[in-house]
Amino acid sequence: MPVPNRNGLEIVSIDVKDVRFPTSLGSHGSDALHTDPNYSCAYVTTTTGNGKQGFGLTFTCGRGTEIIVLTIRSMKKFIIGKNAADIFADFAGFWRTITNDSQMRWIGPEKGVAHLAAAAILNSLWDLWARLENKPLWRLLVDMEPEELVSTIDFRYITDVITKEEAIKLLKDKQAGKDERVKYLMQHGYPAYTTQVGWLGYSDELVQSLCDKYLKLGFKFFKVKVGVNFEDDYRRCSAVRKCIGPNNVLMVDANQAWSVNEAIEWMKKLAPLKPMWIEEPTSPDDILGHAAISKALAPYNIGVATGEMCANRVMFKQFLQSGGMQYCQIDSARIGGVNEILSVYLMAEKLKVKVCPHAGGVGLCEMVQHLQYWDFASVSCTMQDRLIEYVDQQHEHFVDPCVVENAKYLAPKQPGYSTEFLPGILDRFAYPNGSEWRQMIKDGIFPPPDEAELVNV
Ligand SMILES: C[C@H](O)[C@@H](O)[C@@H](O)[C@H](O)C(=O)O
Ligand SMILES: [Mg+2]
Repeated sequence: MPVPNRNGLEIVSIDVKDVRFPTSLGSHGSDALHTDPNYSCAYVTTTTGNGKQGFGLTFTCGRGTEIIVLTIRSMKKFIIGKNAADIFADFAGFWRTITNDSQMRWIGPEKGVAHLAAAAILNSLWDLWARLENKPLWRLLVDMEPEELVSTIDFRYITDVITKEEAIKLLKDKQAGKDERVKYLMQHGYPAYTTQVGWLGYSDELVQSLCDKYLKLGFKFFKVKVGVNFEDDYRRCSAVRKCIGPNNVLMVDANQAWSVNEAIEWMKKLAPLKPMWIEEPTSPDDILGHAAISKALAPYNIGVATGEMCANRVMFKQFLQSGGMQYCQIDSARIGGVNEILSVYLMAEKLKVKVCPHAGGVGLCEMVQHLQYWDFASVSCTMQDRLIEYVDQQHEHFVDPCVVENAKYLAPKQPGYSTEFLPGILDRFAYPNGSEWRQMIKDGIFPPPDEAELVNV
């Protein structure tokens, strides 16, 4: 087990900040239901006695981040004083402690704000572990023995689809050729698609110019937001189809806008534009609704993609079992952090559903690349019909930003999970007291925070 020496690894502090970026000013990230997102995060710094640090975050759209921050503060008591080496030696046990405290689980369990808070903490611990091993997270995962990797996962509620023993066997069966796949990743990277061309609040002119831009950058897959007005959708998607031509791929994303029947009717009418998938057509909780939509749209060659707001591994299990998703979109800042996401990859592989991670949001591109690299090296071992989402936002604020060239994510090389902000970012963007926010509030661009939002102060 790559468990570091315990000396100095007692966790002495967990710091958490509400960090927000004013993306709503340019309608970046806007969709049918999230019309004015300010890309934000609850940002956790975990520090050990000998001064080692891990950074983790969970993504939000602005308002409400303060609630996650408070929940993380309430969870500190489960971590402070524990030794990081002990946590890694029984990570699944620790995962259960933090996600299933006998009293706190009432405000989850394993869903919503409580799970977002747990994810930020768990992600910071994985970042710490990878740094202690001096490896990027994907290499830590790839280099673990199957037994070690599987020991980080809580299998409660999923053994009807995959047991610990089956997971170990699955990983063992995929060991052959791993070194070549790692080499391939290092040389070629991993294919990406872009969502940057089609945020719902963008003008037709901007959509057009961004299509041209991303085509020139080598992208072949383009995702466009839909779901408010059919005529607008048809016009925008036709323009994108015209720009990218018949051989590139269009995907559409409704961000939960429709009821089940409405989704089917709307998509039948968009079918002539040949979208490869409809993402989040309806409520993220409606597993059978997604299965019905999948069935109805299969004759049109339109798959259903979902997962960015899926609550936990249990719901993923049912989506995968029921035929409710043809593209499984794990989200690195949701469900219970890396530990639980690993279990979703393993179930998806067992049930032969493709994983195409969600990455629209602060730090998500930085994180998911590690997970998908692991998938290629150790789990599905293929890139066939698999892509990582790419959104060109906030990368400049990270110490180790993702690098996408010629529509490929290049291999992350620095130790950790690529989640550390550059020095100065908190001083500028912590909400509401960072210098940028103070200025924007003073200038009347944003209203002052209310009492509940003062958690950073
Ligand atoms: C509010 C966000 O930008 C979402 O629109 C975004 O995550 C989106 O669903 C996506 O798939 O990238
Ligand atoms: Mg989406």
